[in-house]
Amino acid sequence: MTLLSNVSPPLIQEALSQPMSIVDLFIPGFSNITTVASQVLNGNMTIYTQLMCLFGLATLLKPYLSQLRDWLIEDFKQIYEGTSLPLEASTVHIKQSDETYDMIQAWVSSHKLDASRSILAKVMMKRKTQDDYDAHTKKSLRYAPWEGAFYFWYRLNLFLYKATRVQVGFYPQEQISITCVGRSTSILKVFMEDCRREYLDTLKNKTIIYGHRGNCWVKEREVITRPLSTVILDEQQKMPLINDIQKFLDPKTKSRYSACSVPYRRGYLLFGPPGTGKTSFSLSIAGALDMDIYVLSIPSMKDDLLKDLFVELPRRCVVLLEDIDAANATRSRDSSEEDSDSDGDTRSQKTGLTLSGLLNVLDGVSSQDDRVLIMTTNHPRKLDAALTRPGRVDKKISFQLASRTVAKEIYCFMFGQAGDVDTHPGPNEKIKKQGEEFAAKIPELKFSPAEVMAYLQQYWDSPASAIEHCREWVDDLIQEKEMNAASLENGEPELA
Ligand SMILES: Nc1ncnc2c1ncn2[C@@H]1O[C@H](COP(=O)(O)OP(=O)(O)OP(=O)(O)O)[C@@H](O)[C@H]1O
Repeated sequence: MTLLSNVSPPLIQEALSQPMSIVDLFIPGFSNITTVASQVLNGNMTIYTQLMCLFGLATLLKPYLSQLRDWLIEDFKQIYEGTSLPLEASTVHIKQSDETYDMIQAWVSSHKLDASRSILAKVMMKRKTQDDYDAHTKKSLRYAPWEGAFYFWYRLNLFLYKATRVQVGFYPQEQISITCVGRSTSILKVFMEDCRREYLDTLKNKTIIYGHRGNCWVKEREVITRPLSTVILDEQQKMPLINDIQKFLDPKTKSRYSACSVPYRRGYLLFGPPGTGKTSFSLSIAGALDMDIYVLSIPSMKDDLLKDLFVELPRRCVVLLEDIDAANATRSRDSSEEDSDSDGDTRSQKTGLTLSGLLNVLDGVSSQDDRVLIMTTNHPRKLDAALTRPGRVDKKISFQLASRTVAKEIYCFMFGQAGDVDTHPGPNEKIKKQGEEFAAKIPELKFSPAEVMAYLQQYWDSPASAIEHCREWVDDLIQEKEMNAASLENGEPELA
């Protein structure tokens, strides 16, 4: 109506002010239609008539126009697929196993999902990132483009998004291609750069954890970067380690390594009982260095698999080899007789990973690019000396069961934080005093920090009760440990 009155009010009023006939009661607008028709026939059209004609024409042609659009898209697809080549096209291909896949998916989901006619709906079973989880909606849904093709505009360029599924080894993988008309790939590169930037923005303060599926690395989780201050360790152990890693990554150090023809790699061994913070500390280190972490569990490795995975590692990352002692290959060669089974098989024959396979990977060309290697073990004595010699392991850090000082720190950490651990001023005097009281009831170097934390978590709302019930908990836990030790001596299986 606003448009009409702006165009030519008197003419429109003229058209609208036609007397209403009785037929209008049964066919609303009949008089107006006849007026328009007579004006068209007489060749004497008002603006109102012209607009009516245009509108009618557009309605009439709409199905043909969308048909034409579909034909154009089909043509574009054929150009891309190489079945007809009237125009040149450029394409960027993205594999699902590469992180560019996540970049594209994130960009398309946030910008152009409506263009996709084939979408994958998922209930967010796993919390992939901590902040995209909607705690208030049960089984909230996420959508992502899925197979098929669609087109979209990017900076005035028509792009074709195409997703196909291919079989890679045992696993089906999706591959995406983005095509644009023209010989130059520069606009595609600009697009990829845009995706990368947006993706990195979403990853600020997050650490990405990679695991493997077959011989491919896959992103398993994004976690909020855990500040180093949240891993409670003796400061005299913590700081030298961080400084050592930072010094290693300094470009000056790198040029020194190369000047002296020394392979540019650094290895750390974190050892200690379960639940003392080895894995947590490795994750914090990766976060502090702004690197992704690639985690491998040694018991499930084989020589070839480990080699393939190391070849696929990116530059600048933390590699975490967990439970390095669990590979029988890492046992001292002197103990091989001890490991023989009654049927004559040695354990190293049973597992796929051999000591030489492991050492080859650690020494190989693929492990020399700005990589920080962290190995963890609960049993450092089981490790072969060849594995822990300088050059393979440059620093060994012992993680211990909780001393009284650590128990106090854990208490203060858990009850003295309200909100952000970085900005919160820390525990007040009352909490510090309670922490001392609590620590005095904890036996020195008997419980792991994980055990102490699990106990304290029950008392988030009443720190004083944690002290009150402490003695009882200590007695029960000591008794449980003694029973476990006795069962182990009798050859019974350990509790999971
Ligand atoms: N020193 C510590 N400071 C803070 N939290 C700790 C510490 N030790 C353990 N925890 C907590 O206990 C849990 C288990 O810790 P983590 O997995 O890092 O131990 P671990 O030494 O790697 O154990 P394992 O040898 O069994 O792999 C985590 O939730 C972690 O937050």
